Amino acid sequence: MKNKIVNDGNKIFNLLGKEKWKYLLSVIICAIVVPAFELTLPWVTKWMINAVEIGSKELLIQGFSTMIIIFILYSVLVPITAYHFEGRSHKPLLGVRLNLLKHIIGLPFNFFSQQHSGELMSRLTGDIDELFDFYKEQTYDIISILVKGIGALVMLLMLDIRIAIPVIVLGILSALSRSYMIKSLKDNSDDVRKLSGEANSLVTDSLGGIKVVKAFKFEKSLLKNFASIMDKATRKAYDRNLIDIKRDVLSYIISTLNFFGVLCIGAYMISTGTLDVGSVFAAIMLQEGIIEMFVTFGNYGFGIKIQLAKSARIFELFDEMKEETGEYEGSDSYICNDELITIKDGRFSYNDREAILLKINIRIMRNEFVILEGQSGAGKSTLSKILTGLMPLESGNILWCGKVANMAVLRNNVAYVSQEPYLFKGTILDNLKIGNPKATMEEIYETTKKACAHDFIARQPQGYNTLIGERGLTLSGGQRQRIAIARALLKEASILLIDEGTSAIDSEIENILLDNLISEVNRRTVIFVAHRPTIAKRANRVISMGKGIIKAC
Ligand SMILES: Nc1ncnc2c1ncn2[C@@H]1O[C@H](COP(=O)(O)OP(=O)(O)OP(=O)(O)O)[C@@H](O)[C@H]1O
Repeated sequence: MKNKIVNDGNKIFNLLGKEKWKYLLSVIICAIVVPAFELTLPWVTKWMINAVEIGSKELLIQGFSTMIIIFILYSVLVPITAYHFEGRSHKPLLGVRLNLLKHIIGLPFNFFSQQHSGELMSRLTGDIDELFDFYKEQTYDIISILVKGIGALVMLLMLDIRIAIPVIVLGILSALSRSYMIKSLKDNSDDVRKLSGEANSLVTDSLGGIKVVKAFKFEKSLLKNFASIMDKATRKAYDRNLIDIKRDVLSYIISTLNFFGVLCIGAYMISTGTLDVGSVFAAIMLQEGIIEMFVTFGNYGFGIKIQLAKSARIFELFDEMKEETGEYEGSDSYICNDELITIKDGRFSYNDREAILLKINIRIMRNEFVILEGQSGAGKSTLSKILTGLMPLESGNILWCGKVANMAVLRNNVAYVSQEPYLFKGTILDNLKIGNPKATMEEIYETTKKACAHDFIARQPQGYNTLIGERGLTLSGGQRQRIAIARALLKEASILLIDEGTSAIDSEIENILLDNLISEVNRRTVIFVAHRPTIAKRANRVISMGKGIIKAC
């Protein structure tokens, strides 16, 4: 268990990457400077009180001057170290968030069909913010309070061991009182995190599906669900407060006992002449730091488990295996005759479920217009994603120009238009340039004309520079599909694969678009997933699928 805590603690700091040592150095310096100044105060207090007691003006002036020097140094050094530390602790957070997003984007395509985007958002934002608290506050607190506590303990032992012993005993009791109920705190914070993930998922669902929500008058039911999650979260917060209050009351009793204990022992020792007044004052000031150290130990020493549990959700994502796409060595490493893609005995199933593709054997030739047809659920989109290199085959081989192809090779050579094309928030031009960032405006106009998109784009308020909102929601479904086709055409890949990408386009425009795509066949192969027999009639070849197998080719 101890090893696990050390390993997980290491993992948290390793998330900082190259910034780790710079961050740790700045936190250590800052956490030493502040308590070091605070520790000088009991010592100067003792000095000045004793000076008054023995009536030494000279000692009093020396004590006073030391106090002023400490004050000036404190006022200058503490803000400088704090400023430096603040800056250092913000930078790594950005790095952690960026690395996590980079990792998430690199995960296999299938991972996203099993995860809710709201849940992922909650990890990228809420969980990382909590991690930031750990970097920024808890690490600093632990180090500074330990420095102050150990320093105070050494000073108190040097002052008088008889006062130090009860302080240590009460301190240990205080630490135990803080760590008491740590299990219920951990369970509570696990529950709160789960609820926050659920709430996030519900909000992203409600906003993403706002049309359905409104059309089906689903608002009430959604709000009821949301209120129920929030209600549970509020009750958990209330439970948490109750646990905190109990722990605080226990700590308060112990701190008060400690204060009065030191005062009584000190007063007794002054009365018996075994300790001077200054030392008793210093002991009263020092005991606070010692108790604080034990309390912190109780909070963080044991409470670190809570932090590790919070970070576990981030590590879970980092532990997800990235997809192995392999490398694309460039077109020169392939000698391509007519056969572009070949699948031999391809089999595929989603997450160990029943196989969707059973024993697929197909060949996709150069310069042909192929229709991929089949009943709904036959596996056309699944096969399209495999041909595009979004998912690997479970078994069998996929070849590009006769050579076994990895996913990177397919992604480079196939341009894909999905069933529900996704457009990004930004302008129409931004979205088109995803296909080819270097495309000139002439090339873009030529391509959008082929995709029957130029005319409606030109009619937009700012033409190609019109903002289209989140997911392109300011455009019609058919317009979005045409932009997606133009984006894929701009990629200049050897194969253009359109998975029912014209379903929202009226038949008149669809016919013109098909004519244009058929004339593209001189430059590239077009694979068109379609249900309509009118489209199939125009193809060079029809690949017919049924229940995971190729029925006719
Ligand atoms: N991410 C997924 N996880 C699990 N099963 C899936 C997933 N995506 C699709 N399926 C299943 O795979 C089967 C084939 O789906 P696919 O979308 O490939 O069919 P399709 O032929 O394109 O259908 P349609 O014509 O309706 O679009 C279906 O039974 C579907 O339920």
